[in-house]
Amino acid sequence: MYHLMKGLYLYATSKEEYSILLLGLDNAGKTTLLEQIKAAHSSHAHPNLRTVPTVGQNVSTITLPDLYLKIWDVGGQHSLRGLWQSYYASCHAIVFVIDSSDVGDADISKLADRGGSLRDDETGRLDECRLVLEDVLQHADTEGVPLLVLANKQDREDCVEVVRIKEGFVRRVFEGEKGSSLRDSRVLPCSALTGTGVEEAVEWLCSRVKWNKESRPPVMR
Ligand SMILES: Nc1nc2c(ncn2[C@@H]2O[C@H](COP(=O)(O)OP(=O)(O)OP(=O)(O)O)[C@@H](O)[C@H]2O)c(=O)[nH]1
Ligand SMILES: [Mg+2]
Repeated sequence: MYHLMKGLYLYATSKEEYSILLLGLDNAGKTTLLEQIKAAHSSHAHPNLRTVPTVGQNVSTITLPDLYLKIWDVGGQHSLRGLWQSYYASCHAIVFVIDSSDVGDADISKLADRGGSLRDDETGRLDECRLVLEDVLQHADTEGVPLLVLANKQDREDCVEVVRIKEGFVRRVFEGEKGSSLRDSRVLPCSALTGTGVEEAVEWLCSRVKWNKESRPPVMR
């Protein structure tokens, strides 16, 4: 009887858990974003916005009414990007965070003749960002995984608007041969620093991981 009751209790109280992977170049704002999400979903209302470059990973689980989101924030520095692929097979969605103030005018068609991915005063880290996103999309373990591109740092005066990141960058990467696999995707503006747009991002992620759960089933907790 005890075991039956315990089983019923666990069944009634368990929830689906989905893993979200935060990716993007170093300094894009991934850890700041994680802090904002954590603060919005816990009783400690103040996010810790004094981040340091991530070496390794930060992980937090947030509790929503109908599911848990386990959010993995990994270091974006060049030397750490090789570790990302070990998270791909078990994630349910990827958030690719972009520093909207460091991608020039976000038009990758202008990069065509430059060759190489050197930083340039006009284009910022746009080419580096493109190569890194293409690499993520091309990996077999990310196939079909919903992708949210966040145009972060929208609070900065020198940022490019989300529509330009969408048209000049994301759409072109998706149309290119290295980005053309089928997946659910969205581009949203946000400021991880002020928290603007963060809740919309979480809502989109929740709806998409549930939508995709036949392909990537959740873990029951
Ligand atoms: N103005 C502004 N600054 C931001 C925003 N998000 C992050 N930053 C700043 O950008 C810097 C880097 O933020 P992090 O969150 O540490 O960046 P990261 O992507 O985790 O970097 P790595 O851990 O090295 O991969 C910090 O100084 C943040 O305060 C934003 O939305 N607006
Ligand atoms: Mg970080």
